[in-house]
Amino acid sequence: MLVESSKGIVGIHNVSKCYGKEHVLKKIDLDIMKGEIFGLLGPSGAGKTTLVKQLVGLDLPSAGDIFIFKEEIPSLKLIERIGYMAQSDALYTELTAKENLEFFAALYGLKGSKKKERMKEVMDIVQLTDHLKKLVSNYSGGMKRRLSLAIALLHDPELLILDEPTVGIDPVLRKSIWSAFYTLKEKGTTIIVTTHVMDEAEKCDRLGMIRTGELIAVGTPEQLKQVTKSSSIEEAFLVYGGA
Ligand SMILES: Nc1ncnc2c1ncn2[C@@H]1O[C@H](COP(=O)(O)OP(=O)(O)OP(=O)(O)O)[C@@H](O)[C@H]1O
Repeated sequence: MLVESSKGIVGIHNVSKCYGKEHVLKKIDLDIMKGEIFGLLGPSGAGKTTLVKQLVGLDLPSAGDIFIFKEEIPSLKLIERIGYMAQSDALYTELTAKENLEFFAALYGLKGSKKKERMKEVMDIVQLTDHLKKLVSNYSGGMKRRLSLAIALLHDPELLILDEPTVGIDPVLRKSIWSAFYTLKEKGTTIIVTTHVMDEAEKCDRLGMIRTGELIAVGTPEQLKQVTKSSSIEEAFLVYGGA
């Protein structure tokens, strides 16, 4: 099904999710624009993962609908246009990193020199080029996160959806990964990133604050601080949360 939407490339309309009696998402309305880095910020259990899983069609809303590139989700048509990094790594641990990349490259139809080029580019971004031939079972937790990120970037998707991409990654590499995000943004890639880390939230163009399934505020980090007269995003979050 197609709809016209001039506002954003991701349209989340009145989305709710219930597990039994638990309301995990409550009437979420949100538009995300092309080329922005949009952060979903909230404490553990707030509903961030549930929402991003719905964006990629891994979970379905109990009510409401989601459109991406004017296509209603879930849609297999979008598989090549979206890169997704889940919170738990989806890697073949009995294979090497290179073999994992080869597998996902085949899935996305990447071949020949283009495939080689992309594999090198993404492994450079996550600084794993020297560990291509290592079995993933011998990777550390942080290395697995980095490989998962490389895989999400592999087919150069227009929209990247990253669930806590830098958890377990040291500050130096985290900084370089964020600079890669800015480079991608400059060439028009849209990035949705979940986080509960405040300094990371500051790096986003806009933030959506989620608490117990409710989208309690949306705006640029500056706007959210100004409106609440806060000196930090953490403080702004507490104000919006009613503290
Ligand atoms: N399959 C499921 N069945 C029942 N409850 C679920 C299921 N998946 C998620 N939940 C519940 O939904 C709520 C939101 O979980 P979710 O994983 O979306 O939070 P989160 O904000 O991503 O947290 P975290 O930062 O810890 O990953 C939690 O209370 C969780 O227990």
